[in-house]
Amino acid sequence: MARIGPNWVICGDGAELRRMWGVRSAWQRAPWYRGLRINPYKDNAFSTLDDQVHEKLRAKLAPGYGGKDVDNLHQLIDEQVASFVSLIERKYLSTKTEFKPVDLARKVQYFTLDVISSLAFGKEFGFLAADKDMFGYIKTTESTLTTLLVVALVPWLLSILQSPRLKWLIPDARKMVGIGTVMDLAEAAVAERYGDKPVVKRDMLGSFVAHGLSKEEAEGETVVQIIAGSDTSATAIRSTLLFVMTSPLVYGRLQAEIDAGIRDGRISAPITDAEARNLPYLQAVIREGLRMWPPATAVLPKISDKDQVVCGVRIPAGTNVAWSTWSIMRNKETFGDDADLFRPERWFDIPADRQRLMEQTVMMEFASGSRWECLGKTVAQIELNKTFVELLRRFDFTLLDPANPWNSFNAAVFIQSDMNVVVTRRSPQQ
Ligand code: HEM
Repeated sequence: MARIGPNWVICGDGAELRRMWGVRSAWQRAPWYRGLRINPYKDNAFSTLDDQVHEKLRAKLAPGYGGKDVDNLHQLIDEQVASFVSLIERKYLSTKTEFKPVDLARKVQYFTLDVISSLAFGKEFGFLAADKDMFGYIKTTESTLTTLLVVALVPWLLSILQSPRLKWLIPDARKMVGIGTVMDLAEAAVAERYGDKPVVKRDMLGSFVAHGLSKEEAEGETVVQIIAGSDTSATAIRSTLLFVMTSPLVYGRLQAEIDAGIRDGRISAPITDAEARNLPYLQAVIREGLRMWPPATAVLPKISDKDQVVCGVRIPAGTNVAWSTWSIMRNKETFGDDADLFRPERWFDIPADRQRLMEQTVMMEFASGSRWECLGKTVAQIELNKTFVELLRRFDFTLLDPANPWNSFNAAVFIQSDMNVVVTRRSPQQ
């Protein structure tokens, strides 16, 4: 536990945090979350502080996010994985005679943006097909992210900016290139689902509508989905690939598991989510990737209106208690002395209670087991389960400059680029 500012402490104890985040604890979301409003005058799932309001909202959103009400969740993700593979085949396959390095960080982001837009709107944005930052979305979000976070940390600034009387002071998100376009698309997609002759579909938005989300709420949540679900999953894919590329033993074992699965008929084309869940080494690689480079590092502060004791320290009422993702994911007591090493093997041949503790700890990345568990966890897991197999069964990846593998900037989620990679074709049974 460390004090990091007036009225702020940060906690690196996973067990204490799980207790605080638990369903019946006295801790609540701190006002910091208010900064995550996209519409400054209307809350979304992320920015709702009140537990009861939040619970009701989650009940309307969960069936859609979980895929229960959605006919084609897996198929839509498969289509985008195929589109990602096709982009590499079309433009970025290097051969003995052609050298075509690719910034994989960007292309992975195109992929996750197309996945999430196709789930949210029923039609992908088209980043992969166009192979460019559509409507400057990435540029705009990257340049506004740090401002958003600074504002979230300063409650008085936040309340000024979110006061309806001072509306004229704030830049209108709608007018920002990129985010404005996404908001327009969200509005158009939502508009046809309401009104006199509503279009009824069994997709995520259709599920939100069926469970009673108002039109205004649906517009907000659809935009939240794009923002919450693209950078996070993109970082999980990039960083895991980076660790795999720089760990030859792991790379070889993962490819061998994939090749054996294809040979024995345990992996279809494309791989199904259920098949991927039965590949133990892949699952260990995914957990280890999430652990070594947590994709969401926001402080996620909780607050209590009574004095509390955390890690044996008295915490006065109203203190923000943040979580230290990095120290929890690299904790040596939980993960062993080599916790700083990317080693999927740590997940095998361990006692059941150690396995459970490690699992619980890594899943804190999705705030699992809490009132605030990530609603997109299922979608993220399907993306991870499919992407690595579909890429590694076809291609070999070599970092162009292992001494400078990428540009990575932590802004609660990561802004990453210049992950230059040479991709070559491999035959499945190498
Ligand atoms: C590896 C990928 C992801 C990670 C690590 C991640 C992490 C998180 C975390 C830590 C939270 C809880 C924040 C809090 O309230 O304290 C959260 C919430 C949320 N996530 Fe994710 N997320 C990921 C992918 C996604 C995807 C793909 C989607 C959309 C399909 C998504 C949608 C959401 C939503 C809507 C919430 C708000 C839940 C609520 O307040 O009830 N996330 N995520």
